[in-house]
Amino acid sequence: MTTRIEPDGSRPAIRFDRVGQVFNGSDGGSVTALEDVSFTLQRHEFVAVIGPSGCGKSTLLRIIAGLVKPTEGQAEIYGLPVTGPREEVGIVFQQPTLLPWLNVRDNVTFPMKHKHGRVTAAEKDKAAELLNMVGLRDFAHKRPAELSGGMQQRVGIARALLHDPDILLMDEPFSALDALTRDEMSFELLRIWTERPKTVLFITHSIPEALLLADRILVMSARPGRVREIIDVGLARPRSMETLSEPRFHEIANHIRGQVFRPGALA
Ligand SMILES: Nc1ncnc2c1ncn2[C@@H]1O[C@H](COP(=O)(O)OP(=O)(O)OP(=O)(O)O)[C@@H](O)[C@H]1O
Repeated sequence: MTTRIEPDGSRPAIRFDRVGQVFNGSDGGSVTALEDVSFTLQRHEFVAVIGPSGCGKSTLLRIIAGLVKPTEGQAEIYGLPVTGPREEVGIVFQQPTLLPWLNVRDNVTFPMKHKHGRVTAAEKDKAAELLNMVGLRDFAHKRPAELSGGMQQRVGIARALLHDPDILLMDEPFSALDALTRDEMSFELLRIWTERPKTVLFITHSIPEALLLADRILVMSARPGRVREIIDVGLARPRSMETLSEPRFHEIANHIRGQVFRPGALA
């Protein structure tokens, strides 16, 4: 983990500069997952990435997380090349992967324990505050198995926020949840993002979810993933259930659907 950079607002929070990624498979073949991907996220911008299965969305996120080194081009955070996991980044995956033997609060503080060998009183207080914020105040001493899927994902979000990252990477964080919980979690995330602004890169397969949450939507082509279009959502904030019935919401949703579902359109 590298030293934390103080964002100065003059550089983009995230920049992909002609990023390409070729994976060598175990069968001796190779897969071009990403090709010539360039785009930037300004500080505290919320960008959703949408595209067909296998187009390299998770790879993009893993590159900016410092978990995968691109084979072409470069990823940057505040103008510095990403060479490994960074302090200012928090990650939420599709599955919260909680440790079943630890209670909820200890799961939230676990990364600190893992990193420093101990958890400070201030970190425990912060964990309690975050659990309160995600609606789990009364569940701090429960085990993960006693929580619903949505509640477990809230624990994952609290855990990602513990070190107060300026950048939040979210890889289909709500896709394992039922539709109602998913909507609820989207509004919850918007509330958190409004309370504690962050730069968010959010990967999803859901067009309505992308529209409800994002400032801009990056639409990717089928593999090899390229930037097909970047859409300015332009829907007023704060967003609510009413947003879902705005004409512009349907207009953009239909536009993206037309691209994603037209046979061969994303190739
Ligand atoms: N570590 C790896 N080794 C080899 N191939 C990989 C590796 N990671 C990803 N790939 C391949 O790269 C391509 C892009 O995968 P990725 O998971 O980024 O796509 P995705 O758009 O997130 O897919 P989905 O929407 O289905 O989650 C796929 O063909 C995948 O098989």
